Amino acid sequence: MARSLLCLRSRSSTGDMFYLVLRPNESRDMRFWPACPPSFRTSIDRYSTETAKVARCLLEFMAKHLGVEPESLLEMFHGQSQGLRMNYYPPCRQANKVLGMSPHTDAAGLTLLLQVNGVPGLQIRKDGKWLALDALDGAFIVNVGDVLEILSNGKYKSVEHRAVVHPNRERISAAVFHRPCQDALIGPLPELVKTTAAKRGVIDVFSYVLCWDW
Ligand SMILES: O=C(O)CCC(=O)C(=O)O
Ligand SMILES: [Fe+2]
Repeated sequence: MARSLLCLRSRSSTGDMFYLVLRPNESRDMRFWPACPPSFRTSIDRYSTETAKVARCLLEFMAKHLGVEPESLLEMFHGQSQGLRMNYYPPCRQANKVLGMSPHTDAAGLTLLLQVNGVPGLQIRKDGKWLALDALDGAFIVNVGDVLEILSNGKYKSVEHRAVVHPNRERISAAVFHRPCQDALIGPLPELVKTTAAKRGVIDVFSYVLCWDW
């Protein structure tokens, strides 16, 4: 089911995308990992390791904030399934007439997004309006995805977002998606629904996989 690489151009958006499965390591299909430039594979491997650490740390903080045992959240992400999508948006003189990426939420748990070349373009929908996010130098943008919204029983909201393009500068972004393990059952964490009603029922990851981010 897991695909190791996809190169796509979506009909509703103007960008190109390139997708690699990063983790678990045995899911990597190195045939699709570019060997040029020679540093690519090592750099992506290191990037994968470091982003997995950051995601684990964030999940731990989130669990504490939710008032649940960190292990109960972390075990859903056991194996640290991770994928990387690199997005390339060419400049467009009529930038206000097109979208780089259509509005969507990320299906995964947690996304670490880097606006790689410092050109902003990400927008989130808040109170029905699109808000632009600045590309802070060296900072990740962290998106909560649908799975985390379900696990947290709606306390963390999966954010609707889109990407716009620049009239004369190309834009590159890289999104690392952190997903639950493939045999996980996704539903509100039991500790969160002892006294509060569950907002969503339990579903298995394969029912969910159809709308995942690749
Ligand atoms: O390019 C961006 O800023 C958004 C990318 C994104 O939302 C995605 O890859 O899911
Ligand atoms: Fe996204």
